[in-house]
Amino acid sequence: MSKKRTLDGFFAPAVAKKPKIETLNEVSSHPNYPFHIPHLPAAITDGLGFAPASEGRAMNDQPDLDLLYFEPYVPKDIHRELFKFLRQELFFYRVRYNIKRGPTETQINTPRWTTVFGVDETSCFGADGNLLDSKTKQSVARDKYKCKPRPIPHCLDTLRTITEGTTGETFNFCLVNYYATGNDSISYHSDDERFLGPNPAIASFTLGAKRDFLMKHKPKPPSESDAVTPEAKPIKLPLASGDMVLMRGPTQANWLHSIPKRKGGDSDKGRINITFRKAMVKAGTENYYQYNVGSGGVFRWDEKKQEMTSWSAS
Ligand SMILES: O=C(O)CCC(=O)C(=O)O
Ligand SMILES: [Fe+2]
Repeated sequence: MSKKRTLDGFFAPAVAKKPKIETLNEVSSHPNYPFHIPHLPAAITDGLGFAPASEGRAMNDQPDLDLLYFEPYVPKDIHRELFKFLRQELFFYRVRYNIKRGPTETQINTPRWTTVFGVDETSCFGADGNLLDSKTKQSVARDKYKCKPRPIPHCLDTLRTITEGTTGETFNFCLVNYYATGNDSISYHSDDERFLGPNPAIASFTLGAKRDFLMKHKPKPPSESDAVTPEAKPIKLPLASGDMVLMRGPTQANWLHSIPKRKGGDSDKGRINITFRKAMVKAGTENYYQYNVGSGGVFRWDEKKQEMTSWSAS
């Protein structure tokens, strides 16, 4: 409805426009982003200045286990806002891929929403967003990657920098999972790919709904089992919003982890998981984009419908 212009309105002072400076540089953009990603609101950035909100607790009392568990890492007064911001502003994918077991090909539907940012150590992003060779700082060959790497947006890079400061590790990849309901999950696996190098450190954040994080030692071949070494006990961490688990040392080589399906509880309110990792070679970049972006469509959170909905540029 158009408002009638009154004389009062005509003489009233114009509504003050926000100074330009505030809106400058407030989004992260890249040709390989489907849409811009805003920077964090000041209140969240300020709150992250108090992270980690608690000291990390070392969990290394079991064979081959080296965890540092922050309960929480993200301060209490901002973890909810950070969850809502990331769910709203990031683009997500529901990846499908085929695996071949012998002669039969099976389609796998990844049972959660995923997205990924970053590039392995052999490349870096120039100021204009182009990929450069890390050593020579020259543009990489156009066909170096089959996938389309994109930089970690400012909002996640802020968290990455703080995490690097706390852990003494460095990261070049950020993977994000969104578990919309208790039906979304990740099955037992270890992040022990060769492209991460030996003894990789992975910082893993929880925002939103509480979910159980299960760990179990990889089965030992009978030749390595003996009567003297105690058996490793399975672990259950009920990860809550703001928590961070740093997995490092021999953990990935020897332990499996999972987020199993759950009925009831808060699971249906949605949980975001963010992992920071460091991929050493090109194969890591190809792998992460293949399994976290894939070749399907882009999805975005719809606040009205309270679900991920298909997004297209228009
Ligand atoms: O959601 C989680 O806490 C775990 C995610 C995970 O293990 C992975 O993305 O590799
Ligand atoms: Fe994992």
